[in-house]
Amino acid sequence: MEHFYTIQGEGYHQGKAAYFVRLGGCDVGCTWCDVKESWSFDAHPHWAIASIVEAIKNTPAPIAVITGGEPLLHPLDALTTALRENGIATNIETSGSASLSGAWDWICLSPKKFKQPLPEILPLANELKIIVYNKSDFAWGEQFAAQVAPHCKLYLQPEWSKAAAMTPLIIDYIKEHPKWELSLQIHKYINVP
Ligand SMILES: C[S@@+](CC[C@H](N)C(=O)[O-])C[C@H]1O[C@@H](n2cnc3c(N)ncnc32)[C@H](O)[C@@H]1O
Ligand SMILES: Nc1nc2[nH]cc(C(=O)O)c2c(=O)[nH]1
Ligand code: SF4
Ligand SMILES: [Mg+2]
Repeated sequence: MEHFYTIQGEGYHQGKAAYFVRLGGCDVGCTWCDVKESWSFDAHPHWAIASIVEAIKNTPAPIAVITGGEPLLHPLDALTTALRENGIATNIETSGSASLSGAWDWICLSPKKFKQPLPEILPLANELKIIVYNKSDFAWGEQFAAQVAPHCKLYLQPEWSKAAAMTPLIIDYIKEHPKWELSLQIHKYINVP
């Protein structure tokens, strides 16, 4: 759909320079999705993998973040192989709702109620990022925290339109359950892509 060089705004790698590759197509249908224009499978331009890698190599970006849409709806082995051959780290943002392909240096799993993650991705996640839209999402997120690996980082991120109401609840929850950390979408506060 689009590719752009920016800083990672969310989660463990927040604040680091990263080149984003946003793949078109999603069948999950989150009511609050902040990139609904990505959902269509056929409304977006196509790029050859080599041209994407070339665009990234024209920057000093050390990390590529593959996102979407739901990136796992595409076969990702060829793309991640090409990135690694060029010394670029491979990070993915996924709901985990389609089967895993690609070789990943970092998997950010953000499960969704609208189409739940496949069980096999849970132990592979490096980071679990729960979007908090209402207060029932804390208990809902704990079921996934119980299934990830011990080293997996745990984040609570307010849904953007509910951030004013949910952030104080998240802060209280983290103070009670300090295995969790706060993730804010900093790119939206500093107006970068
Ligand atoms: C647009 S999604 C694309 C990748 C994948 N489909 C997924 O949902 O993980 C990228 C990240 O943005 C988060 N996100 C989407 N809409 C959001 C919103 N309104 N507020 C906070 N986070 C949001 C998702 O949970 C996910 O972690
Ligand atoms: N700066 C920035 N950081 C992000 N982290 C995850 C994003 C995504 O849409 O996957 C995103 C995004 O869209 N922009
Ligand atoms: S899974 Fe990701 S891209 Fe798809 S609707 Fe949900 S937040 Fe948007
Ligand atoms: Mg985004």
